[in-house]
Amino acid sequence: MARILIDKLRHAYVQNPQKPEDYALKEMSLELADGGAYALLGPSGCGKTTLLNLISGLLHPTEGRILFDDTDVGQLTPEQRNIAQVFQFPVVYDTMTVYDNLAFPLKNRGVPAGEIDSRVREIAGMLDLGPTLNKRAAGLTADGKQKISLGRGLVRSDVNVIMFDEPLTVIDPHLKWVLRSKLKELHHRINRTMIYVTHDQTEALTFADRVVVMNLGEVVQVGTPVELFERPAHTFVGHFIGSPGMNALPCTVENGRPTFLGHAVPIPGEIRLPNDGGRLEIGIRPEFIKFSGLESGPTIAVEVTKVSDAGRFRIVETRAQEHRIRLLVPEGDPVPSGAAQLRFDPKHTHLYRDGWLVG
Ligand SMILES: Nc1ncnc2c1ncn2[C@@H]1O[C@H](COP(=O)(O)OP(=O)(O)OP(=O)(O)O)[C@@H](O)[C@H]1O
Repeated sequence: MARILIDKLRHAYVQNPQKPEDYALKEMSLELADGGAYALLGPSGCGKTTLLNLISGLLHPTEGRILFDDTDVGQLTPEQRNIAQVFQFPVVYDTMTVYDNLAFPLKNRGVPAGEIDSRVREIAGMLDLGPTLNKRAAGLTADGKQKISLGRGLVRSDVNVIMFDEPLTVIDPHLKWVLRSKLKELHHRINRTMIYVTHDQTEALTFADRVVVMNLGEVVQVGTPVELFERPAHTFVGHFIGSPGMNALPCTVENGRPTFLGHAVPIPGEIRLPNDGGRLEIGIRPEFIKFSGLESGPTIAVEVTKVSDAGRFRIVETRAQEHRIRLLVPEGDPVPSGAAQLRFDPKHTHLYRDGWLVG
């Protein structure tokens, strides 16, 4: 196992990069704790695979260092880095049995037969592959084959890190949620450093203790699922995580208070605003807005424009002049029609400047 330190890493696919846009990965520094469960989450093209390949050694960085514990692995091959990888599509030997597929990485490294047997059976049990151990891999479904790939990634006990690159892509939707929670459980039992790459927020938030959110080649936030939900460091995180995402409302700051359409909107902390302008927005998640009752305090006048059923909640869309504000209303709670007043929970209202959290 290893702690992974990423130090001022940058990567460009072009020769002689000059401008910031030349870099697929902008400068980043990160520390991944030994034994932690991490997800790299972000939209297509944000640089997740580039970062994964730099850690695994398939790519060498244009600038910066990667350390496994105290060893700089920058010039080491993937083999020398001692990493297990699970890819989007199953990598299995069709003519071998499930047992031999799982045993393969261990046999290759000369692990004693008795240890191989117990390890293979343990991992097969965790992935519900026990009944198929003596079958040829060729006879299995795509789901079954991907479980073998996961098993092959998990079976070695000597790896520094296990990396999963969108491992549930080929899995049937009804099995996805089973495997999602299974992987989390496996992390607890196996206790290795794991990195899980995905563009799917549910997969990332279910699996990881800490999620690294990326956008446009940049790390925008590293946090626990709760931190990403309650205190997005950037409006991108607010939009990308959550369903629906965070509301972002243009505002000004007057007398030290964020002000939206002439209404002062309380926020919990101090505002840290430089004096050089910038685009200001109030960020608040739909979960933290309510229709106002008779209680006193500041409210925002809106018009209810749409109500959609989302199971235990309704998503209510409202307008304050030209601005859309969405809120979640629990099933059974009344939703006014036409004109209404909204109340923002001050503990969960934040201020952003040019996208970044400032209060
Ligand atoms: N081999 C390559 N040569 C040139 N540019 C590349 C190469 N691989 C990736 N890129 C570019 O680098 C950027 C980051 O791509 P990367 O594949 O790392 O993103 P990603 O988040 O993994 O996307 P996806 O989820 O679609 O795999 C993109 O702009 C992509 O076009």
